[in-house]
Amino acid sequence: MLTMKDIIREGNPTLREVAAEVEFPLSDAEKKIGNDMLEFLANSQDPEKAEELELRGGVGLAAPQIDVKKRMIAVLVPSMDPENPDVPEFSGVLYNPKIVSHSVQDACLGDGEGCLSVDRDVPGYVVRHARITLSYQDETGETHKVRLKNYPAIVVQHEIDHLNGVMFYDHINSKNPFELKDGVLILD
Ligand SMILES: CC(C)(C)[C@H](NC(=O)Nc1cc(F)cc(F)c1)C(=O)N(CC(=O)NO)CC1CCCC1
Ligand SMILES: [Zn+2]
Repeated sequence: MLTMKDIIREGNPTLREVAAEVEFPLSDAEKKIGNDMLEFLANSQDPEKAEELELRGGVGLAAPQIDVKKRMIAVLVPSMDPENPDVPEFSGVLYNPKIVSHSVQDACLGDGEGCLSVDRDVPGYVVRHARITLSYQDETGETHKVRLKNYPAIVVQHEIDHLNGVMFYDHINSKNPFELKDGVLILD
């Protein structure tokens, strides 16, 4: 079971490398890594387990963050709908994820971003695509194509960045971290 000690932190060169495509059929090890990453997120969002295992509440994790240089990510975006609190907004282990198209409009989180691999606050708007069309393979190798917007779209873009050695603060305007062009959607 993964815990925070398995997550590499900034300074580790792996976070700045480009991860390799995953070949199908997956090895049992690759399937286990994917399941372990999703389990980590679920544990991190369970108050008891998060406290017991000292986990930061995570919504996404990319394999390079556990020092595995493969193009696989796990996402677990909790429901924002109090009517259906137990149905995640977007959840799964995505292999070879790829943004195949995106909106002209950009978006950012009003509170900026953090990262499980970054143990410090880096203030500033992280401008991303507001909506994306995402292609990925599931663990059987079947290709899926989904359109995402709002928070799930931000999470997936943050995780795909990790597969390309990009950190969230690379997107922050160093001269004026809170500068925004017209038309950028601020998500709260
Ligand atoms: C860095 C950290 C603050 C831990 C961030 N967590 C987060 O946003 N918490 C959260 C949000 C919820 F809506 C429900 C919940 F249960 C917990 C996170 O997991 N990530 C993922 C990461 O570091 N991946 O590499 C950072 C986010 C910043 C924008 C998208 C992902
Ligand atoms: Zn991150």
